[in-house]
Amino acid sequence: MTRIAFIGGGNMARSLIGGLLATGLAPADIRVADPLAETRERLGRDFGVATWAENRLAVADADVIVLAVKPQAMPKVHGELRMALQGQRPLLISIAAGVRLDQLERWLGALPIVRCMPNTPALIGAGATGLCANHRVSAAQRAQAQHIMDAVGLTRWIDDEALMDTVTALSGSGPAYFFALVEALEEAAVAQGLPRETARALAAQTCLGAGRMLEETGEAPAELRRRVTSPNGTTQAALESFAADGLPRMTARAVAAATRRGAELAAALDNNGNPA
Ligand SMILES: NC(=O)C1=CN([C@@H]2O[C@H](COP(=O)(O)OP(=O)(O)OC[C@H]3O[C@@H](n4cnc5c(N)ncnc54)[C@H](O)[C@@H]3O)[C@@H](O)[C@H]2O)C=CC1
Ligand SMILES: O=C(O)[C@@H]1CCC=N1
Repeated sequence: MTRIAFIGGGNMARSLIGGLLATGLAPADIRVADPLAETRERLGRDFGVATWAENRLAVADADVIVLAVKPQAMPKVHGELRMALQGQRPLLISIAAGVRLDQLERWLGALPIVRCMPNTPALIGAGATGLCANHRVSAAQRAQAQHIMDAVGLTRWIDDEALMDTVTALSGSGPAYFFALVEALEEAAVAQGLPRETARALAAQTCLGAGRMLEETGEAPAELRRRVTSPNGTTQAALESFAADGLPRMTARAVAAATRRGAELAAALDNNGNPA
């Protein structure tokens, strides 16, 4: 059985842990290190996993280590882990936005490392993860990383690591874009007089329905959109308004901003692992 240690037990670790347990992984095979007592207590209570305040204790017998801390916390973490991992050769999985494989190798040593970009719907088995491996990762370890991420949703290998920041901007951050759209739809309907609960329920279910149609029909989004859009009907009026306000350009700019931010987060750490 694979023992997985999480370094950092925040939002994304919770989503992955919840998703992995739902697929049948035993709580005894998951350990988590987090400096915050409240975070550790919640993880223990909600998932029954063992927790530690110190990273070195959580990784002691781990086969796989998931680095789930903010990029800015990396300098502290890699210092602790480099010592703790002497003589150990676990598979490292980093989910930190922006942080590159060459940086991780420089800080942690010549280890097999898979850089992943999951997203929070992993919690309900509906995650989307991009994966990218360094050359030290064996075929078996590649399969191991994929197995972990497959357990919580869809996976895609990304051969060109430079595109991992694009994946981050697309699917890593993406759930927030859809939540923001649901929020905006809810507000618009409330402003027209619909009760808030009704507006939220209808907006959320519409988001779910659209997502499921994309998945279950396999049709292109443009075709599904066309089928909703009666000539000169209500949808056409809304889509023309979106187009006039520059939705594609706005979206491209937002994705570019997120992509740039990923590179900035990494660049800020380039000073031997310390923030520049
Ligand atoms: N939240 C999201 O939707 C996604 C986040 N990510 C990445 O996952 C990583 C974690 O993000 P979140 O879970 O959102 O952040 P978070 O802030 O919720 O969790 C980070 C956790 O790390 C802990 N921590 C801080 N210093 C530590 C240390 N020295 N040792 C061990 N634990 C430490 C914090 O107490 C906190 O619980 C980030 O690198 C982010 O880029 C990736 C994909 C999606
Ligand atoms: O906002 C962030 O930086 C992280 C990475 C992707 C989603 N959340």
